[in-house]
Amino acid sequence: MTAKTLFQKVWERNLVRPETVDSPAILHVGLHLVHEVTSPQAFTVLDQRDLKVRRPDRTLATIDHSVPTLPADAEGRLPYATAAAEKQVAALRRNCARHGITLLDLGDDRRGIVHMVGPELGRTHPGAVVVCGDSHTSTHGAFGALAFGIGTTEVGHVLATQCLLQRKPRTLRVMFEGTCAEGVTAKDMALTVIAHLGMDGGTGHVIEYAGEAVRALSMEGRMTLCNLSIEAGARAGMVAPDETTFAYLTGRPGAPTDWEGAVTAWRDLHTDDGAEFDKEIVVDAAAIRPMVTYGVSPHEALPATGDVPAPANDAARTALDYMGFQPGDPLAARKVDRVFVGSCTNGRLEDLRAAANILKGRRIADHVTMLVVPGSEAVKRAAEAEGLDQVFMTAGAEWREPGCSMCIAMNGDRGNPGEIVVSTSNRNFRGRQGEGVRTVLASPATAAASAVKGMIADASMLEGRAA
Ligand SMILES: CC(C)[C@H](C(=O)O)[C@@H](O)C(=O)O
Ligand code: SF4
Repeated sequence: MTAKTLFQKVWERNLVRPETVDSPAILHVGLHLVHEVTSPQAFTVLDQRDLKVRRPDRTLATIDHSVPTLPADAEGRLPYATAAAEKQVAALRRNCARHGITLLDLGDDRRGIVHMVGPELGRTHPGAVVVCGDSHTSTHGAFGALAFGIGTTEVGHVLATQCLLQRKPRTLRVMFEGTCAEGVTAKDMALTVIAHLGMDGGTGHVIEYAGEAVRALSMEGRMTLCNLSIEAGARAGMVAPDETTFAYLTGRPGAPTDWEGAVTAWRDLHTDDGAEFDKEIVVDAAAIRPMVTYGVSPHEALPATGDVPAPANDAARTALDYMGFQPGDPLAARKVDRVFVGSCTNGRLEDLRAAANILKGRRIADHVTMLVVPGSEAVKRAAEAEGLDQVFMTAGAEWREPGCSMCIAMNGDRGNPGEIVVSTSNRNFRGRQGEGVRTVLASPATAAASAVKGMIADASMLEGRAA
């Protein structure tokens, strides 16, 4: 028997028709996630062609990008940022109702960011193909699923056929050797890999993350790691399922009914000894430090203790200009205006705990505004049950309703021009968090430490807590 990679096994499990010179492979889609931003045109095309949704039971919709994180007013009206945002939400409601698709609507205690709800509900399964009209669908690869972000045209195809046309990607293994130091998180692992690969080092590849440091991660950490795969240009990221995966999924409403049978099959989903990858990199886990970005692409990342490097090209030079950095500037000397903890990268319970752990017994600097936005209703409830909301508010941060919020600023949560925003999200593109905003990506602990210090700082740079 030939040795196979995890990717090959999952690919073959879901293959309806292999690719030929003339046409891509056809894959069966196990779960199709839908949100309000990329679905309206797809439903319109469906309607124009008088097509039905092939598998409403394998389609799950939520509202996340456009939703305000402030509560409704006395009349129950939500403070939508734009009329277009409100219209998108209304369109998704109509489309889901008409096609019999489950929508996690506002007021539904299962609602959340699209990449949070699949796992939380146990709908993201090892070995399945998961798609969504959203680039960070790679998050679901944490379960050993093959999870692709797709375009709106493809959203239409999947709605109509439950299949996806796909050219077979190449494979890249990122092998973490050894274990991470205390205080180093999955976000730091991911930023280290992206800095190493560059913004297109993963292009055309599916990344498998492996090694002791990956095995040691919780599902939440694995989701953070896979979430960021796309920022190195990769098609997807994956982690082989193991006991951590099965323990996470067990008992969740969407877990397979034949649980034992499913787990037995899932145990084969790992890369066989001797299987070959198209490309492989090895990362020394012990050498990873808490990371921050200094440019306008996630690969422009360094340890928070580092100095801004000399730009290697024009793009890097204009990035530094935009960020207001000079080569040689210590990153930790930079004043911070705003901090955002949340998003599908770092808006899970473990992330909020990490931020709260830093903030407990401390206050954020007077000149800093801090927004904490749970990634889902479930995370919000769990965090409140532990009193994390109180920790945040006592420290001077705002505690909001779940959604994408300042990760993409489509709902009106944004920074002001010129501000430095330390953010636990995944993209530091120009203007993503508001016009002229300068985004610095970091882990929740580093974001919280920066809020306290009022400057870019990792947790090791903080002095002792107030009593
Ligand atoms: C709005 C959506 C299409 C977009 C994506 O595809 O990723 C968003 O989620 C993002 O993070 O930039
Ligand atoms: S939280 Fe950010 S990255 Fe995630 S789906 Fe929303 S906008 Fe995209």
